[in-house]
Amino acid sequence: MDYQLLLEDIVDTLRPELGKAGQVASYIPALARVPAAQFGIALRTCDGQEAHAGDSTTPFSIQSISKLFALTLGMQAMGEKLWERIGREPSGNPFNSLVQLESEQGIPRNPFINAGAIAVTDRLVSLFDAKAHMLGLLTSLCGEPIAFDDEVAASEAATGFRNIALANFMKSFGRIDNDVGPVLDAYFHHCSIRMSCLQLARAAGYLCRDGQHPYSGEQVLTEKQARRVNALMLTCGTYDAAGEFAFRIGLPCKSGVGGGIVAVVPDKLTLCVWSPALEHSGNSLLGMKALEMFAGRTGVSVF
Ligand SMILES: NC(=O)CC[C@H](N)C(=O)O
Repeated sequence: MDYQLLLEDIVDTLRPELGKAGQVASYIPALARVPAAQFGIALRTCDGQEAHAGDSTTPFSIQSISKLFALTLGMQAMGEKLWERIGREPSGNPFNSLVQLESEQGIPRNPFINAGAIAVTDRLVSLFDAKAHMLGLLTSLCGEPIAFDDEVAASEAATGFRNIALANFMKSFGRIDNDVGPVLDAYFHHCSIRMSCLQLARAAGYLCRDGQHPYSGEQVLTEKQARRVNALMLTCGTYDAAGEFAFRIGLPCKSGVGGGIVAVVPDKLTLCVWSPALEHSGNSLLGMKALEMFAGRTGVSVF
């Protein structure tokens, strides 16, 4: 399979649709001003072959894709104990919903909705400098320095009323150990990280390699843990559109409201697409189309 030709073809096919449908996230100015007519795609195979096309080296706000790496840090540090306060079921609700937390005593459904990622971040904050560890992990995984976007982090904090509510609500059930301030500060900074499609395709490489670091080969996660992350991505990685993703694409995916989506083809490759305009659940509209085309043309699926 000539992946480079395939990715270029996907870019050419989708280019006429750029900027025509969907809405760029508008809850903070730094995201609202991102031009919608951008599209990038990149992949890295298990054995280190790379291909990329379109705006694949343009950094964007990874937003909820950071939840993948926060979970990885949590699994590395805590193993099974992490699951004492976080579930593993799809929520079927928007990523920032409060409704289930009340009836489920402050235990979030999964680590990929906001409440779940805030709960994971609380565990990280108890153990180490969660912001520094996140940058350290990402810098190691993609082999180049990764940084926060301080403007985005400040705007997330200034407008993050729901996330502040989620953290306080969980705290009221005794499910958050630390003061909510430092936990939210780390969560907002994690959301603000900027990376390109190519960097994310590299960084998520351990997920198609049974947990092995994409360059050094060290175990980032055990094989079993990596399989579990992929399972969670498939069932919970795209919020209330997880069913639609499984139906149309058939791969574990994690999306963010910056318009990025990371997808894993176990034992083959990791893929990242980015286009800022979103559908109603907060997933990239053209990113979904591109992944559907990729899966259709290559025949890859976990089913
Ligand atoms: N789905 C997302 O990407 C949400 C991230 C966003 N910063 C939030 O916390 O609401």
